Amino acid sequence: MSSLATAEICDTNISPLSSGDLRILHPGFQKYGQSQAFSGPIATVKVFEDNVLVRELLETKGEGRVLVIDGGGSMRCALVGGNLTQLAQSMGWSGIVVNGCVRDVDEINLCQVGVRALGSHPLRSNKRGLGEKHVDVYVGGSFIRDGEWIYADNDGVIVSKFELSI
Ligand SMILES: O=C([O-])CC(=O)C(=O)O
Repeated sequence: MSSLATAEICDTNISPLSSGDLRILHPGFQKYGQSQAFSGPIATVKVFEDNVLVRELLETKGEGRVLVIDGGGSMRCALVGGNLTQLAQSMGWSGIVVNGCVRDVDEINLCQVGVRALGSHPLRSNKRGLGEKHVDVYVGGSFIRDGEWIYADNDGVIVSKFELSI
């Protein structure tokens, strides 16, 4: 799916950038998956080294949404792998942004879903089911709210309070 270019968004939205209605995530996310650019309404989930809630959300209809996972930046295991990315694709999610790690990178890279994460880690996460869905999260130096919009491309990742149009 084509998406508004993040540089264009920045050039044409100076005042929402200063008001905080638009937030640019800090650079440093690695890019995985076939989709270089993706956007959509956000679903949030906050977990720590446990991906049961991530799976629960990805088992629901994505309808073009992007799952933003605040994994607390943990570099000790992966919250998303090839199976969950396949699931996301088949359920119609457009992207997954992880404040944490992924694994099965070669499998993820075959999927159409756009994936951003801090890095890769071979260890799977715990399966206790701890965490919270649809809560405010803090990812890439910005607060992100369930239902806000996200725009990601090769230049960066932007979160907007409202859907943006050209
Ligand atoms: O199931 C997990 O914990 C993550 C994973 O490896 C996958 O999505 O394939």
